[in-house]
Amino acid sequence: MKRILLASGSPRRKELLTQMGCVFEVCKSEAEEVITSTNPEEVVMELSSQKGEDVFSKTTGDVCVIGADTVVAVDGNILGKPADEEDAVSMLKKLQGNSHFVYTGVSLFVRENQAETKQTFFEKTEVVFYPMSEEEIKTYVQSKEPMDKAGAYAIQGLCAKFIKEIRGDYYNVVGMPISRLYQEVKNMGMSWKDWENK
Ligand SMILES: Cc1cn([C@H]2C[C@H](O)[C@@H](COP(=O)(O)OP(=O)(O)OP(=O)(O)O)O2)c(=O)[nH]c1=O
Repeated sequence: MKRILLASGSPRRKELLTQMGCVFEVCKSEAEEVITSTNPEEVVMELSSQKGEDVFSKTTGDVCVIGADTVVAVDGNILGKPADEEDAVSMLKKLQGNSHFVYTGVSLFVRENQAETKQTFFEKTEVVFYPMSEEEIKTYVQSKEPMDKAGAYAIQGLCAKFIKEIRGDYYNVVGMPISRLYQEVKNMGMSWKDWENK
C-alpha cells in the first residue's frame, strides 16, 4: 500500500489533510524556491512542484508526495510571507478597499510499481476585507499571526473578524484545497481507501 508524504512544514496543511481522513507522514522540503513567472497560478504550481519533486527524489518504492504553495495576488502584486512587521503592514494596506485572490498550487508525485506520474493544479479563491484602520492593522501585526502567512493574514485566525466576503474554497485560503485534492486523486485513478487506511 502506498505511503503518502506531505512535503510541507505548514501546520495548517497537516491539519487539513488530517481533517480529510488522510493518513500521511510529514517530510518538509528543503528545495530552493525558484520563480520564473509573474502569473500567480504559474508561481504556485512551480513552487508546489519544486517542493514535491525535492521530497519525491529522495524516496524509493510506492509513494505519493504532495507539495503545495500559497500566495496572495492583488493589483498585479504577488504577496508571499512578509519579511518583517513593516512588510506585513504594507501587505495588509494593499488588501484594503479591493478584493484579492488567494492561489494554492498542489503537485502530486506518484510512483506505483516503478511507474511514475505527476499532476499539478491550482485553486483560486476571492476574498474581500472590511476596511481596517491603521490602528487595527498595527494591533493585528503585533499579534504576530501574519508573520508566517501569505499576504500577512490568517482567515482562520484573528483576521476572521475582518473578512467580508469569500468566493471559492475556504480551505484553499488556509493552504490546501481539500475537496479539489480529493477529486484529483480520484481522477488519477488512485483509490481513496489507500489514502485513509495503511
Ligand atoms: C492567506 C492565508 C495563508 N495561510 C498560510 C498557508 C501557508 O502555510 C502559508 C503560505 O506559505 P507557503 O510558502 O505556501 O507554505 P509554508 O512555508 O507555510 O510551508 P511549506 O513551504 O513547508 O509547504 O500561509 C494561512 O494559514 N491562512 C491564510 O488565510
